[in-house]
Amino acid sequence: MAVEPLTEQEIEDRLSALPAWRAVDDRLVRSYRLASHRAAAALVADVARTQDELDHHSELTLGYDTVDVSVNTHSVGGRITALDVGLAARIEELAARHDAH
Ligand SMILES: C[C@H](O)[C@H](O)[C@H]1CNC2=NC(N)=NC(=O)C2=N1
Repeated sequence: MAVEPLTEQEIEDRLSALPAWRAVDDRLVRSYRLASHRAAAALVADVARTQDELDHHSELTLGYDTVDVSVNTHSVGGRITALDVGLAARIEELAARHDAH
């Protein structure tokens, strides 16, 4: 079945399992802080590998000790879908391993 945009209620329900993620302007967003620039860059590299495996890609902004993540689904015109929630959950697991908060 083709992926479809989630309703506002569905997004709210699914984000209860991802409390640090927010839905802002049709995107799921989350910022992480790490111990150093290299630690932040290492998280970006791991997220990039996972995104290629999933064939679903967020926008990643590397700061000094921060990584900002923002994702929606291009193929439905830039709306939030289950693919975005799934990617967010995977990134959350990776970030925990990198001691990102
Ligand atoms: C052809 C390939 O499957 C598509 O371009 C994928 C790749 N990554 C993607 N990432 C995101 N965020 N949205 C998409 O619709 C998307 N589509």
